[in-house]
Amino acid sequence: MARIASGEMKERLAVYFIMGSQNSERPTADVLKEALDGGVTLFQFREKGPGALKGADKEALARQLQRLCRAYGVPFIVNDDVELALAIDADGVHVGKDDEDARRVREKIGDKILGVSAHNVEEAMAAVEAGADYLGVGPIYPTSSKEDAKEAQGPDVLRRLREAGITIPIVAIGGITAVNAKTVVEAGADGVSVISAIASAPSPKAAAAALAEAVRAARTR
Ligand SMILES: C=C1C=NC(C(F)(F)F)=NC1=N
Ligand SMILES: [Mg+2]
Repeated sequence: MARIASGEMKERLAVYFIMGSQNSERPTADVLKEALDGGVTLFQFREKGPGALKGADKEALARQLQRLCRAYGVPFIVNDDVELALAIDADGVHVGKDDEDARRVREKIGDKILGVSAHNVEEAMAAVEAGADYLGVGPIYPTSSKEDAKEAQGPDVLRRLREAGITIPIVAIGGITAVNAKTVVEAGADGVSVISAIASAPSPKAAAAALAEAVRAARTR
């Protein structure tokens, strides 16, 4: 299998759902199924924070969610845990500054999808150098989903990256909803990633569909 093409990566980033067992009172697989029915285009398993599953329990949940994504033809990405991603043959990993070095991860995962977090032009350039297939940029707006999130940067950080000549696929993250998704795509993101906008919604299916529509509409400008 070769590295994912940039065009396909951009398409997959349209509505990137991220979730772990701690992001909903409901069974994780139930929420994910609704999100997949609503049209999310990429999924990241992010098992983190107080009460997060570990070891065999974490792997069992990962495999359950991976099977669900496979049934929908949606790639399955693992956050932080490169060893788990390799053990279950996930479609990719996402790493940030406090995880394993991106260059080292690229060596370990071969042609799997590699996502890297970036907060500014310098980090973005380094991530491209390391062989990232996409960048996660944010938090764009204040977020309730990440305890140690940095200061919200606003959509301008996306414009700054594009003006600096960063052409790699970019997904925006942090406090994104169907209301502000258009602004974020117009600022230069290829798609939006969300946790609570879908995981905490009364209807994750409706929330995913609304996000997909907002991104589609923003792209046709
Ligand atoms: C901290 C993160 C930043 N960005 C992303 C993604 F949206 F996937 F790019 N995922 C993370 N876990
Ligand atoms: Mg991380």
